[in-house]
Amino acid sequence: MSDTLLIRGGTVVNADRETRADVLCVGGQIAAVGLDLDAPAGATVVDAGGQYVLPGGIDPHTHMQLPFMGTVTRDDFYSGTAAALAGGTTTILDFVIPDPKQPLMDAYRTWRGWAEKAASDYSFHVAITWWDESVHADMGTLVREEGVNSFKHFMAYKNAIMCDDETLVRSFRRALELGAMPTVHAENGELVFLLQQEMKAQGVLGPEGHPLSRPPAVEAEAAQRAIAIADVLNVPIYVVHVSCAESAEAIARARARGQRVFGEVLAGHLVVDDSVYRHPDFAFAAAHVMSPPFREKTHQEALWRGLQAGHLHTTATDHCTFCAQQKAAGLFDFSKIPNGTGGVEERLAVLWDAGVNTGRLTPSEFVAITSANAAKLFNLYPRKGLVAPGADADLVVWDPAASKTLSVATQHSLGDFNIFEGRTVTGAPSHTLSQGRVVFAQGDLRAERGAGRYLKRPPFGPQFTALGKKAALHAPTSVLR
Ligand SMILES: NC(=O)NCCC(=O)O
Ligand SMILES: [Zn+2]
Repeated sequence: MSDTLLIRGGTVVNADRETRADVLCVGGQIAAVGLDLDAPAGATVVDAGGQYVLPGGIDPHTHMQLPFMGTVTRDDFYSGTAAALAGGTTTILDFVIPDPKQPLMDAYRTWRGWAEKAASDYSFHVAITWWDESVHADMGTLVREEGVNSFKHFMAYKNAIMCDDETLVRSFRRALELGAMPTVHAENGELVFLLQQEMKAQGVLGPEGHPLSRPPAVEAEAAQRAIAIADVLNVPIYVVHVSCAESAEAIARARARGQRVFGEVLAGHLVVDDSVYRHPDFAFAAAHVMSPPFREKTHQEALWRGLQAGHLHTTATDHCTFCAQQKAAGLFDFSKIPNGTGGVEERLAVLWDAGVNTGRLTPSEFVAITSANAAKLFNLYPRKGLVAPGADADLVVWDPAASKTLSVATQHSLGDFNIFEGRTVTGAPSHTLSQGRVVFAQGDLRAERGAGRYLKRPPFGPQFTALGKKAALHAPTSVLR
């Protein structure tokens, strides 16, 4: 089979502009972008007339095959990445999450093994769940030898994977030294734990207790604390799944002061609200249990505004699927419901429909927040997140007129629920290309088990150069540097 493919007649959209152009792909990479390109002999031709050609989506926050809260997610690295490809996402950044006291390198090797079946390209953030000298050393090995350039810190999940402040400080400092981005799941785990006990003592045992034990102030406190620590240490910081106005404002304030803080928003938090937790059917309400929880509707507009204004940068899903039977572990105690929801397949369509079709986003802004910004922040750019010669031929031919109704009945994910159930969206991929190969065409998913590659991401992305200069200028003012 020829490794040459021409996408003809579309409008190429990058984060900076839209332009009418054909795209020639050879050997898994983009060879040319221009008007009226000739199709080489034997090339496959994809007709993109009336459609957009976008960089493949990058979901910077997924959990495939995650062992969590006593069970393991339904989607593994094959089914999860296949679902991603069906929705136009061609790269995922997943998480290695060591058990406390587990050597980082052990966990990393385990996750690398699990991910060998991935159908799309992938990379890993590594979570810092405990601290000693071996963690310090392994962070160095991961960055220098394994291409890991981001470390995750869970400020929630007390008595499990929660980081205390000492670990945050030590790990942020080490990340700075290594040129790696610290990221945080910002929820105050002590407060969550206390509020969970209080809810249960008051007899609130059902899923409605989940958002009550994790109010916006609990998220905002942690976001502000992490941002303040990062400021003192002069390290950039990326806040995952910003779900409420208070956290978005904390990021905006820090950015207005000149701090390099970056924020991620989940597709679910933009369109699903907290009324789901008050549904009388336990299975329905529990299927929405994820952290931070879905919020009152007013927060959604704050998140959209953050994306528009540029103080929130990426969109993700936190794809983490548990089925009804697994969720039933918390039938009599909401704090035992495994946290997680899906969405890797629906993210692009939901964002296009609720973002571009409503005028909240331009197509170029859509590209920025669905691929280009994540590629830049995690140092995959311009290999990913850009339609240009030399980039990987990970592309989506996006039909802005295609309409479909999102449903568990038609999804490719192995989860048994769809948080976007019944939502009719306009705008969907007609074709997805991964490494120059058509992996999804007009509803036909051709994902190949094991075809995905592990992506090494070099340290010292551009934000580190800027911070280095700033530190050199201001060094004497801080005793901590
Ligand atoms: N988000 C969630 O509810 N589950 C996955 C683990 C995490 O990211 O907190
Ligand atoms: Zn997560």
